[in-house]
Amino acid sequence: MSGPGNSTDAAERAAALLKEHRESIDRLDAILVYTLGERFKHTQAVGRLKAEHDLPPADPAREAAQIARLTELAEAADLDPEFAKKFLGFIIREVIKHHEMHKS
Ligand SMILES: O=C(O)C(=O)C[C@]1(C(=O)O)C=C[C@@H](O)C=C1
Repeated sequence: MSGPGNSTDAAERAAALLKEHRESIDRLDAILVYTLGERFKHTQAVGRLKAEHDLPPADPAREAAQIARLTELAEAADLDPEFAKKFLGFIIREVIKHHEMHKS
């Protein structure tokens, strides 16, 4: 059937679905922020250790292993592996900046 009544129903259903998706997105964004906060606590501790023991801020071999692992995880999670790689690279660049600040 068609008519104005029906299209209003469809619009209401779409609005309800949109609201549900946005609630899930907000919940997942909160998980991302808390997870990143937790990750940065560990990397800050690593930065202090590296500074105390005069270790270089970046560890390319460790990064290569992380990228390989994340690529597999991304494939299993249906996430674009290239995006996962860029995202990890973005975070690691920020971590290295923090490590460099610990050094001085
Ligand atoms: O594991 C380390 O050595 C870190 O300093 C942490 C970290 C990361 O954020 O995961 C950051 C910089 C390194 O190049 C590799 C990994």
